[in-house]
Amino acid sequence: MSLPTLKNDVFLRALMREPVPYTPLWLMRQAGRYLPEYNQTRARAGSFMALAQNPELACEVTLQPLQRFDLDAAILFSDILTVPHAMGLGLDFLEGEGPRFARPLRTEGDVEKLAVPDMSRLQYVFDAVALIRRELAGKAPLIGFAGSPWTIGCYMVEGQGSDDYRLIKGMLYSRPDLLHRVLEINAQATTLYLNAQIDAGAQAVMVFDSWGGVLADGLFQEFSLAYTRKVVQGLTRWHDGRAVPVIVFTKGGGQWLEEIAACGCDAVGLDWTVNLGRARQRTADSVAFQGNLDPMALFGGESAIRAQARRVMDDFGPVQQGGHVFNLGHGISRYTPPEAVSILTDEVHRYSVSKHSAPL
Ligand SMILES: Cc1c2[nH]c(c1CCC(=O)O)Cc1[nH]c(c(CCC(=O)O)c1C)Cc1[nH]c(c(CCC(=O)O)c1C)Cc1[nH]c(c(C)c1CCC(=O)O)C2
Repeated sequence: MSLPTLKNDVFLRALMREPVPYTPLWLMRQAGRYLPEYNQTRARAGSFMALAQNPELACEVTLQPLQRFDLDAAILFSDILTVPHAMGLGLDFLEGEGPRFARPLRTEGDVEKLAVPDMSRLQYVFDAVALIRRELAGKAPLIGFAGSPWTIGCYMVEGQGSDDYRLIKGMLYSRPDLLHRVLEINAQATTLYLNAQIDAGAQAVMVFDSWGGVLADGLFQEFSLAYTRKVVQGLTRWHDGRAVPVIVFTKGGGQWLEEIAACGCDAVGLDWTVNLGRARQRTADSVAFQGNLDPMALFGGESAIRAQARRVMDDFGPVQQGGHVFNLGHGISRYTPPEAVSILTDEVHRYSVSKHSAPL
């Protein structure tokens, strides 16, 4: 079955640093609890996992933010922890507490038993991707995603979120061989997982290295970036007659920008601590950038939202080619008033037109 042609490819072109008529935008966690319609669908599903595992409902919530706001990309509704769940670790989302694994990796025996899962266990994700592509009807491109091997490793060893990463860092310092085995398996699984999303119809993919920034210099390169690089280098980069851009986002990774940009990705996601103009200089415009408004700026009221959005675009500087995808520097807060997002999309689209040379 052939899919409808893409009517808005500004996001994909900006990632490939081709000329675009305006700066495209989407928001990390754009489908989520700040939207009342998301909370309604989630209540119908009963739990986060029931929602993520039901392709029809996952498709419904993926499309919700695009129905409300003028966004230039959709992102698959799922979670980075579906991969360790498929490895048998037993994922659950406890109300108000976030993700938790019933069987975290704590002993040498646990690590020895770990294996790359059969991708058929993640078929619900690929079914959701195919369904979303159909329902999007070419309105906007669809982003697939996965966690980085290190970031999903943090949850697999800690068993849940952590403030200090004591357990995984304890393993890193005492038994680096065990951690390398976990990360190698994660890298292989993540490569297969993202390629299957691309086969099912994902038009760009993003690797979330949300916890890369907690590592010491030298250890970030060895335990996070080396495995992200393996994933990136194993990805299908051309599908259905078009490039599939790859975005790598390391929260707190600004000091390693040059090294991250050299991992083979097309675009680097940045948090709000990094100046976009200096990021371009440091990488000699060799990659596109995605980011990087502080998500809390959406609590500042209309004039602050508009001014801060312009500041991000001015920091990026003149846009001869594409190269900038506007986003937040991390996920949108669940307490964000939805109207703040309408103001943001309006300002980014309106203000950025004058910065671009390609015709509308
Ligand atoms: C670290 C991480 C996770 N998941 C993810 C990351 C990396 C991005 C980041 O750094 O924020 C990625 C993710 N999680 C979710 C998406 C969906 C797509 C999107 O709209 O961006 C994406 C891309 C849905 C979700 N994943 C989760 C929610 C909220 C849970 C709910 O509806 O009950 C959503 C919409 C749950 C989740 N999932 C995770 C945590 C820590 C939590 C609980 C924290 C919280 O409550 O916000 C793990």
